Amino acid sequence: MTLVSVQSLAVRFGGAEVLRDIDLSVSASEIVTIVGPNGSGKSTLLRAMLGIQPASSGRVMRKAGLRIGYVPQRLAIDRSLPMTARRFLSLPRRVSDAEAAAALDRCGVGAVAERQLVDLSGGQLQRVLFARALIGRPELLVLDEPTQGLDQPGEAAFYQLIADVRAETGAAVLMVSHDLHVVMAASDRVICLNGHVCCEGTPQVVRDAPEYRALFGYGTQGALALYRHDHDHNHGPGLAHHHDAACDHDHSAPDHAAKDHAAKEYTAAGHAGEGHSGTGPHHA
Ligand SMILES: Nc1ncnc2c1ncn2[C@@H]1O[C@H](COP(=O)(O)OP(=O)(O)OP(=O)(O)O)[C@@H](O)[C@H]1O
Repeated sequence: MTLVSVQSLAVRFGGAEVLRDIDLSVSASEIVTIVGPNGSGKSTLLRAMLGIQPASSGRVMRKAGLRIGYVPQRLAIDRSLPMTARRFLSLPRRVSDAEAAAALDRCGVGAVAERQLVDLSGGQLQRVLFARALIGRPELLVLDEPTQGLDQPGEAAFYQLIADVRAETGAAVLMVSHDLHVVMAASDRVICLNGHVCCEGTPQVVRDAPEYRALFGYGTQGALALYRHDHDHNHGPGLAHHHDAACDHDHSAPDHAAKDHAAKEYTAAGHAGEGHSGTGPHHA
């Protein structure tokens, strides 16, 4: 069952077209991850799919009555305002103590309920944000860089939490991530965005494809090589490819690298099926 989809979506800010020709849908229970360079429109696409950002053209469709949990890239409130984690969970809608405790416990942060948001570590705050998104039993979780600020073991644990919640609740997950080494392990489908959908496919097929090996393949270039594809290649089955002519960019340029991850390089071992044990990737 399709939960949310867009057809021929375009978004403009003033004269600047940030998104164009986007066709995308998310079905029940699937984990779809959007990757792409800074400024490629990832957050804008999420916001358009949520109905927060108006489309300039095209259609956005959501299942009637769809329950959505959203973790935005940036908090809309000032984190330094005095507010406990528990109280934050009651914004904007009051939730019962039992509901709040269950969500915090599920995310491994039950102990911080009465702590001030400002006193939480980055990892604790991300878990509190995720707990808030779980309130109301969402059918779709929309997560904009949910592991920002986390170290590598923290990232891996967070993705495990997302996968566990999906398994328990059946919620679909649509997320933006720069953590490419775990994206490949934790996603059903990966969408590469750069104003338009450059390519997409299942990570299993992508991982085994010669094209993937060439992109992620060998040596220290690792995951960042994803951003280097100039799209002069043919993708294997399961990896769709769009708009070749418009996608001759070189994502390896410094301004294309993720802001918090620009210096990261990953060895091939981090991608070759060992999962995300933390032994593969290293920081340059
Ligand atoms: N409200 C806005 N008004 C004008 N321009 C905007 C607005 N929101 C986003 N943009 C522009 O749209 C482009 C895409 O921004 P967006 O935040 O969607 O990219 P992103 O891929 O999520 O980037 P990042 O990886 O840095 O978070 C950027 O050039 C940004 O400056």
